[in-house]
This record gives sequence, C-alpha cells and structure tokens, in this order.
Amino acid sequence: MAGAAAFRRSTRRVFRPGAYALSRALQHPERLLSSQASPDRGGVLGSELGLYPPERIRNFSIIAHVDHGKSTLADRLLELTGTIKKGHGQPQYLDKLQVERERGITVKAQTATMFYRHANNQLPASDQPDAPSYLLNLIDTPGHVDFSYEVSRSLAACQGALLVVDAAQGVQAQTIANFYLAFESNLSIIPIINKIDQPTADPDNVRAQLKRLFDIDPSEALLTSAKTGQGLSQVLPAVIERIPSPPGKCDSPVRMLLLDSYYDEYRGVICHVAVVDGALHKGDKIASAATGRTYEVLDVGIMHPELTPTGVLYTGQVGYVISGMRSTKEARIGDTLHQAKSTVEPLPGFKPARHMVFSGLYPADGSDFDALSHAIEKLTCNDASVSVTKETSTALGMGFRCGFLGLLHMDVFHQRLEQEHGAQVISTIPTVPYIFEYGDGSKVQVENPAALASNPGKRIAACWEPTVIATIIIPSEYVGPVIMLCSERRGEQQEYTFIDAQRALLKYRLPLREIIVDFYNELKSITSGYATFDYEDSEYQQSDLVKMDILLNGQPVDAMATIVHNQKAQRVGRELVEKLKKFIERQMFEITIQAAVGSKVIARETLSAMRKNVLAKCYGGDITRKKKLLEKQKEGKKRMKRVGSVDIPQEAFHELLKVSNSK
Ligand SMILES: Nc1nc2c(ncn2[C@@H]2O[C@H](COP(=O)(O)OP(=O)(O)OP(=O)(O)O)[C@@H](O)[C@H]2O)c(=O)[nH]1
Repeated sequence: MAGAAAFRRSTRRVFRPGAYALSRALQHPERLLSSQASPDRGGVLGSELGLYPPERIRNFSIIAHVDHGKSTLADRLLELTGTIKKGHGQPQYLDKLQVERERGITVKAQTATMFYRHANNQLPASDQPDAPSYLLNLIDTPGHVDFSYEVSRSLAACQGALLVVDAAQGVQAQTIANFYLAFESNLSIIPIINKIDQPTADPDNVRAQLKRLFDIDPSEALLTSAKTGQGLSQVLPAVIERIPSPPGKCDSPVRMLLLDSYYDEYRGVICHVAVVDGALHKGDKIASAATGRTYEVLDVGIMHPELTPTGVLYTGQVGYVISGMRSTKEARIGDTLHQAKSTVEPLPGFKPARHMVFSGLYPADGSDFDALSHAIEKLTCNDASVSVTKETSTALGMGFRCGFLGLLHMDVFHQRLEQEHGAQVISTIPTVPYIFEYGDGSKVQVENPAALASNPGKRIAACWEPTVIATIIIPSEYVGPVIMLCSERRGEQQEYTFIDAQRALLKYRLPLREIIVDFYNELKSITSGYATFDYEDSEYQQSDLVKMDILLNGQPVDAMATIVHNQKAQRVGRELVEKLKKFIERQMFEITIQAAVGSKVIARETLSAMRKNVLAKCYGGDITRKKKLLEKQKEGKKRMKRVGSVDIPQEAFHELLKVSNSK
C-alpha cells in the first residue's frame, strides 16, 4: 500500500484546480422545492422540471480509458430510461461527430438528461408505480489524453463519476489519470468493471487492482456487460444511492457555469450550462462574468437527448441556453453566467486550454485560401480550444498557424476540415512551443520554426522545451524495450512499480517534442499493442536545440523547417531527406535535397533529371485515352506545390509528418 500511496501522491499533479474548487463551492445546499410525484418518462414540460428539487437530481460522468465502453454504457443507460429507443440503429448515441464514429473515440463531451423511477428497496421499479422519479444528467467524456481538458470541464458539473474498467484489460494509463481527476474533484466514484462477457474477463484481478491502486473497496465495484446488458440494472440505483445531489441555493439569483458551447447555423450559439443557484427562465436577462455583456434568454431547455425546450431550468439542473451570442468566442468555457444587474461571485473557472502542438495549415490549392479560412472559422466556432493565427510561407503561400491540445486533436481537426467542409489541406511538421533566449536577454516563444530565421542578427543564448510526465502500463516482459525507447527519446525515469503480478507501471519525464510524432505507435509496436500511455504537462527544461532547414536546389523551404535536438539533427536530417527523395517526382532538371543546420549541410540526396511522359505507354491513336491521361496529369499537377522551380506533391508534406523525430 505504501507504494500505492506514493504513487497517488506523485500522480496528484493531474488534477485540474477549477474542477474541484467548484464542488467545494457547492457544499452547503439549501433546498427550496419539495419533492413531489414525478412526470412520466419522456414528457417534459417546464412545470414538470420544477418537480425535481436538487435532492431528486444526480449529475454524473462516465470516465474510462479509451475503448473500455463508456459510450456503449451511456447508450444502454439512455435506452434503459427510455430516453432513446432500443436499437435506434446508431450505436454510441453521444458520439455525434462523424470523426468520432469513424475513429470510435469521443472528442466532444455531450450531455443527456434522463428520467428514472427509483425506490429505495430491492423490488424492481416497474413493480412500484409510485416510486419517485429522478432527473439524471449523464455527461459523456472523451477518453483520449488530448481531451482531458474536456474531461475536467465535465467533471466540474458533476457530483459523481462512473469509473469504467475493462474486465479483461484492467486498469490502464488513462484509468489512472481520470480516476485522480475525479478524486480530486471530490466526486463519488462508482467503479464499474465492464465487458464481463468476454472470455478473458478477470473481474477479481481488476478488483484487486482497484484496491491496490486507488484503495477502492472491492465490494463497491459493479460488474456489467454493456454489450449483453448483464448487470446494468444495478447502475442507476447505485447512481441515486451513492452520488450526492447537487448542492446550491434555490432562492438566490441565478448563477450558472458555462460547460460547453457550439455554434448552430440556425439558432446561433448554444451554451451548455449547469445551474448552480437559483432558476433561469426564458426572457430573463443574464450577464457574463468574464465579459460583462448582457443577454436575453431566448430559449432554455434540457438535452433529452436532443434539445428539448422547457422554458426554465432550476437549481442543480443541466441544460442549454440560447441567448443571442453571435460567436462562441463570447461563450467562454468556465465562465459564470448570472442574473444581470446582480453582483454574484463568479464560480471558479477552468484551467484554460494549453496549446501543446502547433502546425501550419495551408490550402492544397493556393487559390482556395478563402475557402480554407471560412472552413477553419466555422470549425473553431465549435472547437474553441484551437488557436488560429494567419501566417505566410514562401513555399505554401497564405495559411494559418494553429495550436492544438495534442496530436490526436490536430488529426481530428484536420479530418473534420476535410470531411465536414471539403477542405484540401497541407499541414506542416508539428512543433511544440519552444522558448528561446537571445544574447540580449530577450525571450520569445517559438511556435513556428521558420520564424526563428526572422532574427538572424540575434545570437541564441539558451533554449527551453516543454516536458511531460508520461505514465506507461505494460506487461512486465516488455519493460526492457520500453525503458530503451524512453531513454532514446531523452526520457528520465521517475518511477517503476508493479501494479499486479503481470504488469508494470513506468513513469518518465520526456520532452514533449519526443512524443508528439510517432512515440505512441512505436510504443505500441514494441509491446505488441499492449502498452497504454497517458501524459500530463510538466515544466520546461533547458535543452540544446537547433533549427534545421530543408533546402531544395539550395533554396530553404520555410514550411519544412523544424527544431530538433542538436545530437539528433543528423539522423533526423537524413531521414527527412531520404523521405523527400521518395516523394518528389523526377523533373526535367537535377534536384538536390539537403538538410542544414545554420550554414552546415548535414544530409544530402540528389534526384536525377527525367521527363515523365504519361503517353509513353499509350500506343496507337486512341485520342480519348490520351486525353484522359493528360487530364489526370493536369489534376496531379494541381496537387503539387511549386517551391522555387521544384514541384512538391502534397503527399510529401503528409509523409514528413510521419518522420520520427528521434529514432
Ligand atoms: N464484449 C463487449 N464489448 C463491449 C462492451 N462494451 C463496449 N464494448 C465494445 O467495446 C468497444 C469500445 O466501446 P466504446 O463504448 O466506444 O468505448 P469508449 O470507452 O466510449 O471509447 P472512447 O469514446 O474512444 O473513449 C466497442 O466496439 C463496443 O462495442 C461489453 O460489455 N462487452
């Protein structure tokens, strides 16, 4: 247990202060409304919501490692309460984005309100028509490390969390991170061992892990299969019995926490809110504590699971508000919305999103800049966690420098640009925010390696790079290779313990740069897919960094510049140059591809001259076939970027992203 306690202390860092400060702020409830009989399932009117005082409300989240079954469990609970129809033909109801369905991950947290009759004895609720009804707000959360910001947001509105653990896989890296987020938010945690239908399920071992790592009493864990439905009937009773109701002052002026916001083309900005004190009615005037702006409440309601107008939301309830905000920039996540002209204490805010990965986004066809600009603007309306600034590259023309929470976040943004807005995008090698100090003592944060060149007269005196604390869980036979991988990536071991007889936990401090490209893939491949990995931001460390340029026929390509560790420059340079050689097509003249640090060339390849004749194999005189081939070639040319005199295909930029920066 001593090991577990030490581990817990060392893991506490993951807590997001805003999240648990809120639950502390909500500690002294005063209940105004008395509990009453309940409305029928499904039929929700504003007057009926008033029948749910805080003691009849439970706000909870589901947290888990990726793929342990959060969204499936959420679906089952929505079905069980009649909120959605059984077999509605669309699994993972709360995963609404196309990219979420395709990748099977949750990116944006969603909320749904359910109604559930519950009696305090062991009889099934169906045998007790007079059993009281409860209003349950289920807040689905993303599972991936990049989106832990969304997790902390969701937790701030909850008093409890279902901690879902796969019965076969057991506790994984993200189970640990999410547990501590919930624990430090003072949430009541209900452990759920899911997927017990699997032949390899070992619930006893998972119980033992929960005890060892989190000191959770094994008898508290519920055993379920979200797939077969086994054990699911225990979940909602446990939610009602074990999770406290939301505290808040029913008779105070309205005060609510802004949990999330998105832009709807027809209705404007829709804010998800948790009402902490008082009641909010349609027509009320509300103000934002952050901006001081006032708004009129045009529509208010619950997510049941679609937007369902109720005209009112009471203390402890979670729902949506439409108030004529023009852009999500006005709807700051974590802001307090309150009754206009009243002085209220703002609720503790959230930790602002930190951008850890930056990349340039350029239209594949230069003339599509306006279309890309429009697409990015629309997408950031719904994803305020992306930062966007315009930038210009000599190689790629006009584009944008975007900051993301992590690499998956970047990928998802990219995919959404293409899928939802049809944008064809070239993105540059991702980079992390470095800090450089010049000889004159001035410091700059560098988010674009090419920007370093704009200060040629200044000598760089020192540089710092962001680091992370990574938690890796692996079967013990893989410890050796993983330790090697981490030290190759300039990692510093912080902890090495066993979580059970078969699995080890490693903690490393690693430069963020070393994990943003390819680390996870490599970790997965050397551990046959068994490793799980999570990380949290840590401090900056001083480092020996250099800017590496890529030159084509002697011309630096600004969009391909990158910052690397001095000792790795040669290897990375060679790899980049070899990769480019494969992707740049031969042209009518010789092309030299070089990697250089300052004026020193560290890698070089030459591509000999050739003319590609697409008609070479087209014997005979079929003119339509010839035309088709020429058309195809023309189409191909469109996807080329001309740098100086060299055409670079779009794929070359994509491939560069994959180049390991540290092998
Ligand atoms: N055998 C079995 N499979 C399950 C069960 N619950 C979920 N699954 C499957 O596990 C996979 C992952 O489930 P999800 O519900 O998408 O997992 P998630 O935790 O929401 O994943 P993220 O949204 O990526 O965080 C899906 O293929 C589900 O069908 C279960 O109880 N038994």
